Amino acid sequence: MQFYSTNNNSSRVSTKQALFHSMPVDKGLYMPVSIPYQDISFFDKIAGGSLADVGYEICKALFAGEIADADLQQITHQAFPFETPVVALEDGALGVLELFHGPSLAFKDVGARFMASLMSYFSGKSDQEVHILVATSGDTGGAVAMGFHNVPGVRVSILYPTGRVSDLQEKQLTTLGGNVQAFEVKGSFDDCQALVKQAFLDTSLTNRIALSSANSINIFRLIPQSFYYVSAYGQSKRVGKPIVFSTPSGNFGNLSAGILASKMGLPVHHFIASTNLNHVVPDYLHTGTYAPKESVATISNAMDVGSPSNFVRLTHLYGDQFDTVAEHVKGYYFDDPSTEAGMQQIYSQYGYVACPHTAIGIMGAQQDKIRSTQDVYHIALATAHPSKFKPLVEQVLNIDVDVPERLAVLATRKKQSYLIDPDYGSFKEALLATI
Ligand SMILES: N[C@@H](CCOP(=O)(O)O)C(=O)O
Repeated sequence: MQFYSTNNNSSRVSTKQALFHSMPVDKGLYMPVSIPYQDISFFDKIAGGSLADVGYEICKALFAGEIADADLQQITHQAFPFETPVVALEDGALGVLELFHGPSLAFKDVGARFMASLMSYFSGKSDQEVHILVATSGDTGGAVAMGFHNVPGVRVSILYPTGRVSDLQEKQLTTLGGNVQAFEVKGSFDDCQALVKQAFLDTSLTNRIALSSANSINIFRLIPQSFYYVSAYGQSKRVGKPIVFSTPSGNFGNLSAGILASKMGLPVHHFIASTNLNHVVPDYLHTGTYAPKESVATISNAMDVGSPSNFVRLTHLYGDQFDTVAEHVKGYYFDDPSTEAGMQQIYSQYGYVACPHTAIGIMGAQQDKIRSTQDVYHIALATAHPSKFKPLVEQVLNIDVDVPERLAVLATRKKQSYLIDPDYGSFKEALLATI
């Protein structure tokens, strides 16, 4: 594969460069020069396979002649020892695609583990240590920490906004130790993301350390996320209706991954961008004007992003044609009281316990269903396990929520983090002091 920068259509880098350098120096984002189109028989043939098998078949189409089939088989099967099942809420009308069965209990495991696996494949051929920088509003950090923990030749630094992630999310970020360290930033997720982006453009730093990103600014976080859309198509074929995906969205990597799958040929009727009060993209879809804002804190904290990194990819995927984007992507947003009411309605109607992010995805699907004139199958993406937000979910639904063992063991561990101001000088000094 080759990649261009969204700021320079004629630039070209290889898979390895895009993976390790993550972000072009011109401040754009990498995009595939071409997305190999597959006809429907391809998707029908791989339907029903495991996530690892689906990923392997797509990788063969993407990386043919570049990475040997046997290596792709190893990369995908090492990355995905779990599944992403579609669970029916309303038979033939509404389902949830559960993406939280991986180690960190969030959809980010898919991208983070694929990246770790692919980086190990390439760095097996080099001696240089890679330093992964990642900004998180809650879920990415945990998945990256677990995905790269104790991976030889890799060091991980996580930046998160103090007081704006759940207790168990914070434990995932701050208790692993070893090659994983956390910086607690006195600011918002957008501040964390800005610090990471500035680090990539700081040559006095990048000349000393081989920096790489595991946020969705890295195109190799998005490519594997397209696999579960394909898997969901396979699992839902029996319904026999066009599919609409409702994607809870913050940085818009997850939605961009779905659109990438549709550009590969996956039949998707349309997408829904479901957000919380950080609704700059739904606003854009309604007005045509994109106006990033300061993020506001909500109970669906992982989606508290005011300036989504992947907006530019979203528009590039549709050739910068607003009418095409607006036709294929609908936007809905919900404030906290509506989210809590939605969690209650989903529990009482379907007996389904949804985290606030997943609830927003389901509510987006329900809103769209009301407006839809076509008989379609709505699939909402369930992005995180409800236990990651145990106190909130228990209080809103008045139930006990069990915490899976892999998360429960973290609860008694001691948090270790570096508290820093949200300015680049403080971050750089703190980062260099740890090396
Ligand atoms: N929602 C994210 C924010 C970072 O987004 P990413 O997709 O760029 O990693 C989180 O939970 O950290």
